[in-house]
Amino acid sequence: MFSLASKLYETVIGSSGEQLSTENETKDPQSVQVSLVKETTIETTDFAVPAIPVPKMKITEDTGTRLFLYAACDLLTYFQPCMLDTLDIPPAFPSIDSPQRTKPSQSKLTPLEKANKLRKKVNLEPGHSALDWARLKNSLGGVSEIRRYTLDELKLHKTKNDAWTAINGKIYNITPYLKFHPGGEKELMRAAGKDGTKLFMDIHSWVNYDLMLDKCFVGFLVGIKTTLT
Ligand code: HEM
Repeated sequence: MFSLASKLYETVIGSSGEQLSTENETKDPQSVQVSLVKETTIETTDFAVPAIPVPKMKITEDTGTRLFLYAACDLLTYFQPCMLDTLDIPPAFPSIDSPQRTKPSQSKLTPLEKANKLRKKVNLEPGHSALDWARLKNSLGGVSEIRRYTLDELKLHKTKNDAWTAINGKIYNITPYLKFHPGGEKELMRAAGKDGTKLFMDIHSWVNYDLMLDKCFVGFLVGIKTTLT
């Protein structure tokens, strides 16, 4: 343990300038650029991990480098992964500036990331779980006549007591479902009296609305392009 610590110590000192160097002859001071050497105090005992300030080093040549790397590699085996975080040693591949690295702040959101951003579940009243809805839904009779509706006709059904929405060209009476909607009544009402396809798809395109609302199906929206084939 002591020799490991002192090797690193010599490297740090040696590469930061002559006045501190104890082993100038072993390495060329120009070959290693040290960008951070705060302190060179080394505590070593046979049992404790030495508190060594590890410098950020840009290695340009082989001389003096090996010594540092040997010491650092040995040293790393003593560190816990959480301690390694503090060392600020960049992973070798891909390099920090590599275009292969994803840059979340600059990258466009994927559909799933976008959906997660918009998602916000609410606490539903007791007796309004998905299972409760499945039970209630099956007791609904459905409409006697399936019709075609225009957007103007759809717009007439935009209140909590009479809310319809269209998804992919199919119109559903969502009034009985409002209190069961995991995203909340208010959120679902944003689609009332409208073509809710985009709102729906942006948030949870994976939800099987057609099965969930089969008993609420009232007809088809005409005069719009649908994504259904
Ligand atoms: C009309 C048919 C709709 C049905 C059948 C439906 C169904 C559902 C279901 C099953 C969930 C739970 C999803 C999950 O746990 O992963 C959910 C969540 C949600 N829904 Fe809807 N939804 C509909 C329309 C809408 C519309 C039009 C909006 C927006 C205006 C919306 C906004 C949300 C939000 C914000 C959540 C919470 C997401 C979460 O955090 O899990 N939903 N919906």
